[in-house]
Amino acid sequence: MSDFASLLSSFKVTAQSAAAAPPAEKTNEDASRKRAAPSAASTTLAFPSIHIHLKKKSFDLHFLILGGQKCGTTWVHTLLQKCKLVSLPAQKEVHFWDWHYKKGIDWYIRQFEQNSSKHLGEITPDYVVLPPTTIAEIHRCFPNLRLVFIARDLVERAWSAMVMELRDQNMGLNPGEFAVGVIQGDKRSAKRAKPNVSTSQQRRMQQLSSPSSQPDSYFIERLEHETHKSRSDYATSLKNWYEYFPDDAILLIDYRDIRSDPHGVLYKIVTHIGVDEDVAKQYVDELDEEEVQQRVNVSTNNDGNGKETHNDSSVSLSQRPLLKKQMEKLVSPYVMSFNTLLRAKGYTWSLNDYT
Ligand SMILES: Nc1ncnc2c1ncn2[C@@H]1O[C@H](COP(=O)(O)OS(=O)(=O)O)[C@@H](OP(=O)(O)O)[C@H]1O
Repeated sequence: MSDFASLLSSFKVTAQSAAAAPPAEKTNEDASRKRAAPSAASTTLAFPSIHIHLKKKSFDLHFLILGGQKCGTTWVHTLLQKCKLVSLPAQKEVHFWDWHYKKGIDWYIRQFEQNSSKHLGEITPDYVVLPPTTIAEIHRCFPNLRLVFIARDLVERAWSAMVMELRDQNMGLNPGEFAVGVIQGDKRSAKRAKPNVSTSQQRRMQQLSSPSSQPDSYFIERLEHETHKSRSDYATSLKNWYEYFPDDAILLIDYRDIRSDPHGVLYKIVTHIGVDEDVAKQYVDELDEEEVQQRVNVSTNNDGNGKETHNDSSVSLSQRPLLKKQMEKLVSPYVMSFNTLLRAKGYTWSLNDYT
């Protein structure tokens, strides 16, 4: 057992016996398994179809933001909440279609505030890797669904995700929960972020969860794991969605535009999900400029222009050029297949090609 794993398991014992610990729906072990588990190949619906039950309800879902993981989806969630014609669950990442499906459609409906004049939807960045069986069921339930996917440079994305993985293990967070400050006023996360471990244990875990404490081989092994392979392979995942939904139902966004044209990104998203163009224009015009420019859910201090401006040198990938090169080689086939898909769908932008 590695240093990190043994410290983590001692943390689990402490956390489980802590009377004050919030009722965890999943154990931390479940959490890391869940982070690692869903992939297009391995996740299938183990429960009966729900579209039959849905017929008896007056519930329609208008949009899903499918991801990608670490592609600015929390920023989108924060700002979409400010659009008067959009209704999102207060908590980002409902994870109904992957983790909570067995809770049934009534549970899902309860996550939304019913309002017939608004466009109802949710953002769960892992949905993009849902298997075809689940996508087929989503289509049976909501054939007119509008879908959005944000794509980011695959090395940046993977690094961001791996830094998050290390941090989450350190904080003992369950999947779908957030580090303090990601979503303001999220008391549940605030509680979870103070695990009942001694200060020295915490310091040791902090050290081990710092990227600088891990050798290059750790990150390469993670990147070769199904978790990251499936999340890097945008084209394969998206093709599953294109099998069921028409091209014009799926909007692909370039993550770099969040920096260069944030208003444009939000305008594109809200009009795509059905908000009237005049209302959309008014919405983006009235947004608070500071909030629009704000980076949220930051795990590395990437300035968004390809340059990393790290205060904490421990998280900088630019300081590990060999690792960066190896990562570029590993993601290169996925970049090529995604760029091919973009061209086929008529987009004029592409991801940075490492070949
Ligand atoms: N405004 C703005 N401009 C550019 N980039 C931004 C912005 N807001 C958030 N981010 C970056 O998005 C990364 C987090 O993405 P997500 O919120 O989708 O992550 S998650 O999958 O929900 O955990 C995370 O990237 P890293 O810092 O590289 O980890 C955030 O910094």
